[in-house]
This record gives sequence, structure tokens and C-alpha cells, in this order.
Amino acid sequence: MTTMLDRILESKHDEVAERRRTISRADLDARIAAQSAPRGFRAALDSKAGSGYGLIAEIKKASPSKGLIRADFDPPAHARAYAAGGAACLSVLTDERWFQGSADYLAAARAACDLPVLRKDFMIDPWQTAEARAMGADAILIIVAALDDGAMAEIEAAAMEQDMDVLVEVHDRDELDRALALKSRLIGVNNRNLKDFTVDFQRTYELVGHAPGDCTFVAESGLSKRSDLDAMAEHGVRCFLIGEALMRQNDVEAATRDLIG
Ligand SMILES: O=C(O)c1ccccc1NCC(=O)[C@H](O)[C@H](O)COP(=O)(O)O
Repeated sequence: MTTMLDRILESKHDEVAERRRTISRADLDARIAAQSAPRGFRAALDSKAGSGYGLIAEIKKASPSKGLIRADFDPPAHARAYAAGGAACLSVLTDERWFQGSADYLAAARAACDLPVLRKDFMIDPWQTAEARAMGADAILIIVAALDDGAMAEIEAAAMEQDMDVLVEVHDRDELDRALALKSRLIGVNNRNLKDFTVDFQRTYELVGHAPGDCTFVAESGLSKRSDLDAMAEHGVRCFLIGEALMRQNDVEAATRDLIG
């Protein structure tokens, strides 16, 4: 059966191949040289989690599971609201076809605040890490379900060469074991099944006990209220990636503060 992840990855291969044809490495290098140094993504998350909750607040216009989430989409305004509300980091969707995201949204969000920013996209090629840094990203995502071990290691090495952090996303015990063969100790558990979009917090509860103590452990997807976070904290999880629930709020700053304050 072809899953949504399969469909996304298939289109991503064509899309990345096309950009590789049209954007020269010299152009990317010039844009990287013009960027400010990466802001420490994991360090910012750890710092906030040390005295409360570490929130990666996501700027997300639409998704395959929910369609359009926010009509009055304004990345710089959302970035400022998340920062004022106490978020540790931002995540910005840059995938255009499935999430209506954009590299321009990431650049605009980063310029509007001083938080480190994750490029939220489907990384299939080390070239995308240079592209991520050229747009200003401080961290990239590796989805273990999307890659073989060799590709993961190459993409991680390319990101680390650019001094970016790497969030490694897993769904089950096998994927966690593969993630732990990498160097990054920033591990996310996606509670959303990327095949049928169901959300199950049990995934996080089951995996957190298997992560070594030197990991920063992040629960992702489907979290919407303070009691969700407090329940996670009872299992030892203090870092969260949250998009839709915050993006649907009229007052994003107040909602962010209420959630983690
Ligand atoms: O959000 C989706 O529908 C989706 C579908 C297929 C692949 C990935 C998907 N989401 C990416 C994410 O990881 C979430 O945007 C992120 O964890 C935040 O989730 P939420 O708080 O539920 O918006």
C-alpha cells in the first residue's frame, strides 16, 4: 500500500532534483556566507527545559491531514508571538506542495526574532542541508522512516559540517535504535502515524525509557493543552514540538504562554 509518506517522498525526489539543477553550489555558498552563525537549537531547548518546558513552536499554514490551518498566515508575526510567549525554538515548514510552506517563511520568521529555527521538511539529500543553512536554518530534521542508515549518516554529517543541530524523528523502537547509531542526541518521537494520521501519545511514553540519559527527548504532534504536557512530564518528557493547536489560536502569544507558562 502506498502511504502518504511514500507519496511525499516521491514528489520530494523530483522537486530536489529540479532545484539541484537550477541552483548552483556557488550561489548556495554565497547565501550561506551572508547568514549569521547558527543559533544553538538544542542548547536553547535544554536551557528552557531546565526550568520548565522546552517548546519548539511550529509555523504551519496547512498539512496533509488537516488542509488549511491558518488563513491569515503571517510568519514574522507568529514568530514574534511565539518568542514573546516563551517558546525556546521555532519550527518552520518549508515544503511547498504538501504543507504550503516556503523557504521565504523560514527566513522571515528567523529575521523577526532571536530564536533558533528548525527547517521542517523531508530531507532526502545532503544538498538540502546547505540549502537549509542558506535560508537561515539552525537545525534540520531527519525522519528515520524516510531514509536508510547510510543516507541518514550522510545528511547528518552535512548538517553538522554547517554547525546545525539535527532533530532525529522516530516512531518506534526499531527506528529509535537506528537513530541512536547517529551522533545527534536530539531525538523526537512523532506521535502521529504518517500512514493513517492517527495520534497516540503512548508512542512517546513507550520510547522515552529507552533513550539514553544524554538525549534531549522531544514529544511531537497532537499536543494541544497544558494537561497533555503535564502528563508527558510525568513520564520525564519536558520538550515538545507543537504546531496546529497554537496556529489555530487568535492570540498566539497568550496561548503559548498559557501552554508552557
Ligand atoms: O501534520 C501532518 O498532517 C503530517 C502529515 C504527514 C507527515 C508529517 C506531518 N506533520 C509534520 C509534523 O511533524 C507536525 O507538523 C509537527 O509534529 C507538529 O504537529 P501538530 O502539533 O500536530 O501540528
